[in-house]
Amino acid sequence: MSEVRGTRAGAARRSAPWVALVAAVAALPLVSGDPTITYLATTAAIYVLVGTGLNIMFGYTGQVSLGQGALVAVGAYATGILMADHGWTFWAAAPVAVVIATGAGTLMALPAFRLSSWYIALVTLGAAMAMRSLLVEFEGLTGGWSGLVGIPRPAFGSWELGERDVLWLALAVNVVLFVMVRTIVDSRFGRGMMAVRDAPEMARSVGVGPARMKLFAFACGGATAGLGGALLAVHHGLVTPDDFTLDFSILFLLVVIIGGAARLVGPIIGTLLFFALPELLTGLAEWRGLIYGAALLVLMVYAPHGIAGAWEKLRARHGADGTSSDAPGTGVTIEVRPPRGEPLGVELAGVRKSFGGVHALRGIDLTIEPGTVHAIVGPNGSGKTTLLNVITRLLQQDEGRVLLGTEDVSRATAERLARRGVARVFQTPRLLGASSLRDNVLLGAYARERANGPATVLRLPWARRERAELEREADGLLAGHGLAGRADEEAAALPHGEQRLLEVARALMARPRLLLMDEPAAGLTPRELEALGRLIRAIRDAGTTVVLVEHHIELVASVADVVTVLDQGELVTSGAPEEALGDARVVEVYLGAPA
Ligand SMILES: Nc1ncnc2c1ncn2[C@@H]1O[C@H](COP(=O)(O)OP(=O)(O)OP(=O)(O)O)[C@@H](O)[C@H]1O
Repeated sequence: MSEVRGTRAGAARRSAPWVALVAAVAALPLVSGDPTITYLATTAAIYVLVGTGLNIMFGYTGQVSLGQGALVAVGAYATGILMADHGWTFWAAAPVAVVIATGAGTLMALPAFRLSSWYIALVTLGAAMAMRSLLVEFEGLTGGWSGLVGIPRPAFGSWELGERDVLWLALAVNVVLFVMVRTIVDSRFGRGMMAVRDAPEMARSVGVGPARMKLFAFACGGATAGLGGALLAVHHGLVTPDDFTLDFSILFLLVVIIGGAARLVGPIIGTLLFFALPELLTGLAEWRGLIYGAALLVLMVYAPHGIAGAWEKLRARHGADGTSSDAPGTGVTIEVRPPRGEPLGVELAGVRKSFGGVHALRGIDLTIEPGTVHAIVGPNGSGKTTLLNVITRLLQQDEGRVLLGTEDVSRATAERLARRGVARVFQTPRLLGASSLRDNVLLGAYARERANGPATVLRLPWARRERAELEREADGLLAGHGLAGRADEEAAALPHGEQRLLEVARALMARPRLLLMDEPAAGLTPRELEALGRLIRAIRDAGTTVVLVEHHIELVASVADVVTVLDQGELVTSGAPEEALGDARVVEVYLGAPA
């Protein structure tokens, strides 16, 4: 992600290899008289296009699809039928093919809302397997086994594009798509997709709707496959069921995995390899399957993020200068910005939640006053995290009501609460591990960032200004957490304590009116603890209600205005810290009943 940020000069420098690559491929028909080269280059460009769409689905959003080839078939046949049978121009047929393939892609997404990633792989595999039979079955429309022939080339009036023009067209489409995808993955939408992929609950807690994101990803995959199919139809001039075998569908997933999933360059590298290798291996044709299999195995073991990932790692290793910033977290001097509105209080009435026979919450009545630090303590398994999950709507209670301010949110979604100004710090850090620290913090602003899809893709000035302002704010938060100058580092490489601080920074980026923190002190050093205490007080003083689940009683005693004690899903007591923590029942809960 950090690959796509920086100054204009930096952007030009980073774009240079791409411009050179496109120019080199575009020049192929001019320097080589061999039409096969042009033909192969066009096919490769179409594969990159389809692979890029799949990269959005699989690489960035984590939705495995083995049905991409089937969607290419939809695009190719729709174009072929409209052009060859109905005399449409390519320019009219291709958009219709894209719409149909997008619809088909979106239909394939429907099971994705309920099923895990690997079941979706099976559903899409089924689609890929069924496609050839469908093409044969609907002979009247598709031409059966013989397919559709005589699909004309795209034309402008009487000027019909030649083979090399189709290559240039495919390249131009790739360039536009590449820039669009680069912009999207570097926006709130890209961060939202990766949140759905890496930590779905965290995604919901920052306001990302997983269903919408998956739908968007599948629609992108469908649209690019449809466009790829349209180009393939006019490139080949005919389409037959044999063009769309199961192998063809699986090829795209391999292209993305081998090139490097969630890397913009991944589909390009993957396609080049799939085209270069067969040429290099012509003398070893009978061993080709074995060589592919072995190469894939070696790659998955030694370079699970594909060639692009391995290259990034190599560069990072050589680029590391061994310098480190200040001691982590010790310099928490954050100027906490005011929340997005008045602090929010919470009211729970008769809240019950069971998991099978385990009664995690047994009828909790509790009021959390706005603008206070309200600590919730209790032994392991007493229901604290379940209570936070019910308040933040990650869990639906079996009985009872939840009020946020004056609004009944008993049936609301977590995403809706995020938009209302609720933020969450999880018990174990849930981060975008492969993304930069800055992107992780920026994700916290998801629900308050105004840039919509068109404004993002078109890079409208107001959206760019908003983005620059948010980046400054994110860098300020990182600096306040002792992570200054490390904004471009990868989150997964941080030690545990710093990952927790990064989560706090992400939550603060939401400018929350209600902040729920689940054991933020776990694993922190004494100096970090002291800094955390100061931070929690500062957050409250800035006007945010804080709900703090914590085992560290000293921290609780030093920051809480009210302490609620839970035991076995029941509320033991609630009151000022000295009263609540000194209560004989609480001492009993923590130390066991007196003999
Ligand atoms: N998803 C779940 N499925 C089944 N049981 C669960 C689930 N979540 C929580 N529980 C059970 O509910 C009870 C309360 O768990 P919860 O995590 O809320 O406690 P806690 O007070 O936060 O504990 P800890 O301090 O260890 O984090 C425990 O017995 C736990 O095993």
